[in-house]
Amino acid sequence: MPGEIWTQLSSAITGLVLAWVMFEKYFPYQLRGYLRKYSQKLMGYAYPYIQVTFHEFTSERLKRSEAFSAIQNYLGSNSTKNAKRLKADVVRNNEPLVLTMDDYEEVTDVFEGVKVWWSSSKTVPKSQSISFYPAADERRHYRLTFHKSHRDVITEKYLEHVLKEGKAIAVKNRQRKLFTNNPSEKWYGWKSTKWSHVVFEHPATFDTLAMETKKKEEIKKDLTKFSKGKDYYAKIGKAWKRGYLLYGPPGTGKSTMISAMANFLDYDVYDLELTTVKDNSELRKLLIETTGKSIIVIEDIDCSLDLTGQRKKTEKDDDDKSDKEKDPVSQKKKEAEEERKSGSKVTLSGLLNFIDGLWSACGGERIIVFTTNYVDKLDPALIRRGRMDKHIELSYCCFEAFKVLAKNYLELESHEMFGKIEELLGETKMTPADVAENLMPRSDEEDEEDCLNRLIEGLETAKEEARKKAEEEAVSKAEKADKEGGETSSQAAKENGEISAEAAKENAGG
Ligand SMILES: Nc1ncnc2c1ncn2[C@@H]1O[C@H](COP(=O)(O)OP(=O)(O)OP(=O)(O)O)[C@@H](O)[C@H]1O
Ligand SMILES: [Mg+2]
Repeated sequence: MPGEIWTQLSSAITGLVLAWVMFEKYFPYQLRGYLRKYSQKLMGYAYPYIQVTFHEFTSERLKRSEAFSAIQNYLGSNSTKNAKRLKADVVRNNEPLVLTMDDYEEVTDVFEGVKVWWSSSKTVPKSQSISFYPAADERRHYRLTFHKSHRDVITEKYLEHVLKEGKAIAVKNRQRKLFTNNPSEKWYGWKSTKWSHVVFEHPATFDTLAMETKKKEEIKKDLTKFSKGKDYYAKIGKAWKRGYLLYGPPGTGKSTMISAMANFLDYDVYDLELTTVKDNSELRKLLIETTGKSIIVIEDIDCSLDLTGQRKKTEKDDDDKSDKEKDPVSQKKKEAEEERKSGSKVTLSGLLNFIDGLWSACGGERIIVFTTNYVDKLDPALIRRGRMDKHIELSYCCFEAFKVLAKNYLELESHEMFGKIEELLGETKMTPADVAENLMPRSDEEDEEDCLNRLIEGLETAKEEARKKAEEEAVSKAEKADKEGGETSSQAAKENGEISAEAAKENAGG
């Protein structure tokens, strides 16, 4: 409200209160109803302002309102010049200081010559019980006041301008985050405490990732297509999400690739630790809290979920498949009952539901990445196309991948020793992590040749070890075959003996 009319307003309010007391005391009951009705109408004519309120949380209390966040950004940048009382938000994890308009503060804004007033406020719900975390129950809101003669300009143009500007500021100030899920004992209130975050600052990019160029380009193309595919996904009626399965031995760059993906797309990362999620409903709650433009990662999926158990169940079920085909409903019930009895944590079906689109309702642009060392261990249902759209194998270091590492670690494009290394890499398996470890200078005295020599030594040792191992395996295989062969022949001899004894008996009898 404009400041200069405050004094007049307060005396008017005092007058009104006095009039109200007289009215309640002396006016006949029947007449009061009429008077109230008409006085409200009159107020409507007399009070020429319109107010719009924007609440922090949506009515389902689950999601933070996007409009509120955009307005907060917009007012944050405007009010630092304008408002007298500002609030500095908690600074942690190297985040820059964020100044926003303080609660119960008021600022003005002018748009196309029209003046509007913004105020911020909060309400604490009246609760019977005493909350341990009162701050978590507060509900904040912004209120916009403008003259009713400017209704069209404000509703049609100004609000759009505020939201657009607010979102642009968010993009500009965005510090990407790495979220990890908290165990549910630490969830309280209905504000977001399910995920903790730190600033995501992993330096990995596709340029630093050791991998064949062709494969890298293909992945980059796939990611770009996805991130620009909003209309496409809407057209084909699919949730805007994409699943990647990264598999390969330890140290081949699966986690590194996830960071490279996040840096490439400018997405946040949600590192979902499934072992701390109690059940499917907790999983759902966690998922609802994730925001768009994010990569949801479940590392080592084979260890996080008892998929082998699930598979056993499937195999067992296959035996009485006819029953299953007859009555799929009771089968489902049986499965649910088994899950319940086993006090199960997140189940395969819960996870599948989650991937398939329970969460598609809460907006799009999410990538889900699973990593595993043992792709064969996974349930085929989990990794079928449509769920995991793209399967990427990360494997042992090839020469092309080595060249990337040599450039990153030693700033070498080529060297006479590269030929030998290429030959050795063709003959033996070494993970990019091991190659990188050998290439990293261990002291200031070491030059690139020392590092390359160390790598060659390492490769030769690995080759020798692999040769020995193969030899040992061949010997033990031969021994096993011999043993089995011996057993078979002695078994055959025994059987033959029995037969000939019987024949002799028969002959003797005959
Ligand atoms: N392809 C690669 N390109 C560049 N660096 C790599 C690559 N693979 C591994 N590294 C290096 O090795 C380290 C370990 O790699 P990373 O953690 O990505 O392996 P991982 O495949 O996720 O292994 P795990 O299966 O054990 O989780 C990284 O810090 C990185 O420096
Ligand atoms: Mg990893």
